[in-house]
Amino acid sequence: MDEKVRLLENINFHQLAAQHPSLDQFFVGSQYNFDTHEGLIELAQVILLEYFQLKVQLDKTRLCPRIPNRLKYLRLVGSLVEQFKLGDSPLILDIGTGHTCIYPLLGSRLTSWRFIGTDIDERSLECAKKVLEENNVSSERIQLKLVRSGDDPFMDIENCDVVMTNPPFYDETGIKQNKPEKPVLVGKPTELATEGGESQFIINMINHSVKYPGRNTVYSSLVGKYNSLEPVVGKLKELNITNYGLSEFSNKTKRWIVFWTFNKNRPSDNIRMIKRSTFNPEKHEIFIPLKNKINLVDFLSSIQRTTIERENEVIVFKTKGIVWSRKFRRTNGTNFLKEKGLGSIFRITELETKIKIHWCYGDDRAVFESLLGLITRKTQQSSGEPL
Ligand SMILES: C[S@@+](CC[C@H](N)C(=O)[O-])C[C@H]1O[C@@H](n2cnc3c(N)ncnc32)[C@H](O)[C@@H]1O
Repeated sequence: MDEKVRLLENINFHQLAAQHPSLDQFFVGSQYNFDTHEGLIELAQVILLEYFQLKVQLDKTRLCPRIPNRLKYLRLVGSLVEQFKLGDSPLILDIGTGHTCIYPLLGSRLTSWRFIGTDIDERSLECAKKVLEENNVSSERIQLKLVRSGDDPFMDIENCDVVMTNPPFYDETGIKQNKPEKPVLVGKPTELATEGGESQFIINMINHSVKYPGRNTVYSSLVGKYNSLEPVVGKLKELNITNYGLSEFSNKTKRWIVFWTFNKNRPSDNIRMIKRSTFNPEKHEIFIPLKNKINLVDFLSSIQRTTIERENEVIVFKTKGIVWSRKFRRTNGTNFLKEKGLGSIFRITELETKIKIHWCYGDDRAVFESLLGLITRKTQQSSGEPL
């Protein structure tokens, strides 16, 4: 997927037009003109054909998908599938799949994932069905489903691994006040606007998702406005959902993706933090400066009722609670089984001047913070001193 993203970021429009003369009319001087809806539609169709061997006739009255952006979201879904360990053929639910079911369509060309695309617009789903038939995509790979606005989108979909959506952008007032954008955003009102805008759409998803805390599903949504992050992240915090992340990508305009889950895997921070934002979640990866050289393996092995394994350079440390605490010793371990199942898992790497600790599994941050404190204190002691 990375390679396709790179290809689309570096399109030579003159070369593309030489192979697809239908693009010629949209050049202004030597530059491709992205400011008309028709120009964007033609370009999207050509990109789908040239880079994905997909024949798609886009409806000129509907929203035109920007293929490079759609691909970047799919790439993030790929990282989520990998980091949350969701297997080789995960089931992806695309809410509001639109008239070409663009995410499932591209996904079916590039991955082995299965998709369910839902929409409230019957005509869009009919169009999407035709697109799938014309491109020989089997209904085993992509199912389409008509839903009603306001329904719980997750009710009947228990085994869904990742949820993705590009929600309608505006609220009821926003669409009316829509300043002339370049290009003018063309689409059916229900594609462009929703009650309360995109932030309310995502908040509704969050509210529905908390009904299923036992599922491993990773929920995600595209966010079109930075201002939407505040209410969305506010809702996640209000509901105590700590396993969330933000991702950012830009072409001409910036877009964000928010994701959250009740899955206990804790992905690395490089897919869950954006630059300089107060909306970022708390870190899963912390570096501790190495003041004194310590034998980390010996030290961690000496902690009773924990296990360590080596994976090349990485030490995998597992514990079912803060078993090294005074409180634990005093109470003789009565709170030992506080963390059920696998407990907490950390991947610890000794680097030249620091130790990297990645909390990669668990639901009790207190264990992570206590372990950080324990290792920090150990590295600050001169060798031989007791803890
Ligand atoms: C911004 S468009 C996205 C279309 C397509 N996924 C894309 O990225 O180009 C939003 C889509 O969500 C659909 N939609 C709006 N409310 C919905 C809801 N409650 N459930 C499912 N789909 C909805 C609209 O009909 C529209 O197709």
